[in-house]
Amino acid sequence: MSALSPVITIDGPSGSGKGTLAGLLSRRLGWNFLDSGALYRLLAFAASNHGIDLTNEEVLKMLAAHLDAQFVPAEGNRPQRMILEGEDVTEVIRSELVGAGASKVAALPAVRDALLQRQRAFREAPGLVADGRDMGTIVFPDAALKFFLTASAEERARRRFFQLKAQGLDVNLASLLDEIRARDARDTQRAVAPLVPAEDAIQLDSTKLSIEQVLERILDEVAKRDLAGYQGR
Ligand SMILES: Nc1ncnc2c1ncn2[C@@H]1O[C@H](COP(=O)(O)OP(=O)(O)OP(=O)(O)O)[C@@H](O)[C@H]1O
Ligand SMILES: Nc1ccn([C@H]2C[C@H](O)[C@@H](COP(=O)(O)O)O2)c(=O)n1
Repeated sequence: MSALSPVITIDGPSGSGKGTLAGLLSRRLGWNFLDSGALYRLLAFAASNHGIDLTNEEVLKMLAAHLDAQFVPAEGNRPQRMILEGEDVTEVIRSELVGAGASKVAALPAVRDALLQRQRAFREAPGLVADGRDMGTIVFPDAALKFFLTASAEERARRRFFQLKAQGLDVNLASLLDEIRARDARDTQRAVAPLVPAEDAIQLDSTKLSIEQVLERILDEVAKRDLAGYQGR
């Protein structure tokens, strides 16, 4: 039997920087990358397009099981792309509206079950960096290294504000803060796979750290372990 490829998980609330850091880390290591939140976003977006109510667990379960979605890995300077039913939806699924929808469908146990194996299938050689809410607790409990990334809600709203503004969107800081708080509450209080740090996760508060500083801390931890021969920066 061949050994399972190593996994590094980065979980945390919305806007904590886990997607950015997981992408940078996977490139640095030359490992595969799973943006698990994108799966829930794709599902919520597909459901809205097909007029499916975001509380209809039976129908959403079927849609999740047959979701026609592909992740095209990043190449050179081109970031990872998400293709849904043949269309590139990479940008459109990043809106706060789709994020809120994703958070709603993600609270349904049958939906989480339907997406579980799909997420585990990303575990391929030479290794996987996975980010989300339950990567270290449910999807990859045996991960070699687990991080739980946080930042204050105010800082996360500020980051999101500048991110969306840079995309030319008309945004309001107070509304973003409300949306982040509402999503935090839903993601942490749901009955299945709530957002909680795994017992063996390393917790990092990035409120006062730059992306480069957080990456340095993560790489220091990676270098302490024998992970695919990674020796350090
Ligand atoms: N430490 C940091 N300092 C400043 N900006 C940051 C930091 N980390 C991330 N950012 C910026 O914050 C924004 C949100 O980051 P990112 O999308 O990685 O968060 P996330 O946790 O994956 O959010 P979501 O769960 O909603 O997808 C991005 O514009 C990113 O560049
Ligand atoms: N492993 C995951 C990943 C995501 N979700 C849900 C909860 C989030 O609010 C929503 C969108 O995720 P994001 O793209 O913001 O990381 O999807 C989850 O429940 N479990």
